[in-house]
Amino acid sequence: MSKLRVAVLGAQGRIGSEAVKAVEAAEDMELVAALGRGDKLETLAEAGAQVAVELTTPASVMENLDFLIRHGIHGVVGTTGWTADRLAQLDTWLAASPKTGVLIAPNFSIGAVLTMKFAAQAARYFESVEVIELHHPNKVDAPSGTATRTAELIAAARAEAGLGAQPDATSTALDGARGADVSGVPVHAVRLRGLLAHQEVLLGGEGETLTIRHDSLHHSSFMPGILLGARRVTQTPGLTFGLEHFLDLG
Ligand SMILES: NC(=O)C1=CN([C@@H]2O[C@H](COP(=O)(O)OP(=O)(O)OC[C@H]3O[C@@H](n4cnc5c(N)ncnc54)[C@H](OP(=O)(O)O)[C@@H]3O)[C@@H](O)[C@H]2O)C=CC1
Ligand SMILES: O=C(O)C1=N[C@H](C(=O)O)C[C@H](O)C1
Repeated sequence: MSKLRVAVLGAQGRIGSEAVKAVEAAEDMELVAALGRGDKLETLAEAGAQVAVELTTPASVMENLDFLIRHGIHGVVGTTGWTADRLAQLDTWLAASPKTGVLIAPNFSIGAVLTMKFAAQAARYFESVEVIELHHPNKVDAPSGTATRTAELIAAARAEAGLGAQPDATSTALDGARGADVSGVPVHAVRLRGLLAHQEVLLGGEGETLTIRHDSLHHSSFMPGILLGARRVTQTPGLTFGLEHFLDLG
């Protein structure tokens, strides 16, 4: 059987360099290009890439995806910075290239995907909920894509359950003391040397709390999800948001 021809964008980065090794080690894949900043995107077409793993920066990802979609190259995207406007733009591009698939995964690790699922399941039963994400200090964005997605899923679950705004009597003069408001859910971002990628979801009800915590201790935690995404995206045209759509989570 012929191997899947995979490229990595952001190949010298923290996660991109790990993805290069994972693709090289996968028996059913061939690494056909490994691009860094300044490298020509045309290389991807010349190398016959079928899938490109996009792990660059929020500032670069749209230009890269525009090229990929126009050339019918499937995308597996871990880069953060997704807004409704950006997703709508992707839908427009994909409509003009209906066989092409793009997976955007706020987090490729199974534990983080399950954290999001469990948090959304639990949200309807608790009056209060806050998200704390903790990362290495070189991370370019805050809050993390995972925390933003977690808060959005929690907010949707609360709305579906008919829960209103959270109780919060705080009156503070200090900006930021209550974190960022993501769809009504406070999200706090910690940046600390020694950490990699971690998240806690704190839920509180009368007389009890529930904490859901996930820790990515090494970038290898993201690799099975990236490889799964590369295999599945070729059979999934259009935009898929979240690795959970490629997993059987019951
Ligand atoms: N979804 C997930 O599971 C995960 C997502 N991420 C996300 O992935 C992204 C990258 O994270 P991380 O690896 O830590 O960041 P890094 O800064 O270590 O890596 C990004 C790399 O992309 C390069 N780059 C920038 N623009 C381009 C371009 N146009 N073409 C090719 N390469 C480019 C950068 O080059 P230069 O240094 O010259 O700028 C750098 O080498 C972030 O958005 C992060 O949040 C990270 C981990 C897991
Ligand atoms: O930059 C990182 O490191 C990570 N970015 C993603 C995010 O913003 O959620 C995924 C994971 O948290 C690691």
